Amino acid sequence: MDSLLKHMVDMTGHRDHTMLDISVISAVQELARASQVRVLTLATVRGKTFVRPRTIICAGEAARMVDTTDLHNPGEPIENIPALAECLANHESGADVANEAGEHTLWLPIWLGDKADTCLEIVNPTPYTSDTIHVIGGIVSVYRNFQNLLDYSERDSLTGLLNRKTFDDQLAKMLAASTEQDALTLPGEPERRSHHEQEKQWLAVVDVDHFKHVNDRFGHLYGDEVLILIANLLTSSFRAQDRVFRFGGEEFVVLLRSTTLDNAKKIIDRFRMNVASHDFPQVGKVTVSVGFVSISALEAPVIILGHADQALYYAKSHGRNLACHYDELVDGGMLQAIESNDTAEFF
Ligand SMILES: Nc1nc2c(ncn2[C@@H]2O[C@H](COP(=O)(O)OP(=O)(O)OP(=O)(O)O)[C@@H](O)[C@H]2O)c(=O)[nH]1
Repeated sequence: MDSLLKHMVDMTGHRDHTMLDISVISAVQELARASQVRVLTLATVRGKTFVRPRTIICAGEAARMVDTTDLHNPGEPIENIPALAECLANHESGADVANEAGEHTLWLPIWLGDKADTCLEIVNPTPYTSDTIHVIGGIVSVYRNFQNLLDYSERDSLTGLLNRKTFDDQLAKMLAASTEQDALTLPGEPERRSHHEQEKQWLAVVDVDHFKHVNDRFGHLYGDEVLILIANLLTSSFRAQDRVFRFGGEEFVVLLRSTTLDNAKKIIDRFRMNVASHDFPQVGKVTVSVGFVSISALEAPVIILGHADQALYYAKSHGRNLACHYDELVDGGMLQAIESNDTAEFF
């Protein structure tokens, strides 16, 4: 019991999803004497569910994050794990399958309402006793509640998007992943290297055009509805590995992972057009302007945001409903960046 309490204290002492995952799998591995425990992400990409491990612990080893540097790999299709697919489809609390060697694998989706985007996977050389199941069930409940609390503190209450507070942390994680990815590109891999050189991380600032007019003409409730619908369009237009934030008011920020300039342009413009072609109830047509820039670990977040803002203001002052790339504006002489005081001049 002391050990259980110690694990509970450890689990609830974290304010970070990764540390929470690590302490949960450490607790489950020790208390269930499992040979391996993993936290799996259940990601939906274009309507299909993929399974990607994010943390792992094996008996006798320390828990660790799983390498996620291959950002193009969405994970294993759920069909490859039929027991888990069936468990999710039937909204069940868990699935237990034994293989020919008698080794048991238990999957426990973490349900939040009718959605599960996380699942615990526990592998054991022997069947689970009812005591073990009971203890694991308790840990899973604490994990679910605590994950819920962490989510709540990280999300904007109107749109459900990540809030401003989480931005620096997410940006640092994305930059760290990109640095690791570069480090993995070894000499003697020319094709991969040249491919990676073209790929960058991107930051886009999105601002609703004439939003004051929407509020003034239709009232704040309709204004709020427009923001919620734009948040939905943002989430559906970008990939699961990208990150979408509401920075406040009618301003949103997107972090795009590993893609070329051409792709970044296409993805951002597709979103802009998705908004422009959407029929907003009562309000009708709404457009957005976007400023975007590539990001690197060498620049401070405030500088990166400043550049994207400059490109956004260029779009605002050149007709709106536009997506502008900072470097293209600077290279083309349309925008002069003044780094020292972080302001811009337009020609
Ligand atoms: N409904 C609603 N309105 C908000 C919210 N936050 C900020 N606003 C409104 O958003 C409007 C922003 O207006 P401005 O900054 O003048 O910009 P704009 O009208 O979008 O014009 P441009 O950006 O130049 O195209 C203001 O009227 C704010 O009151 C919110 O959470 N809900």
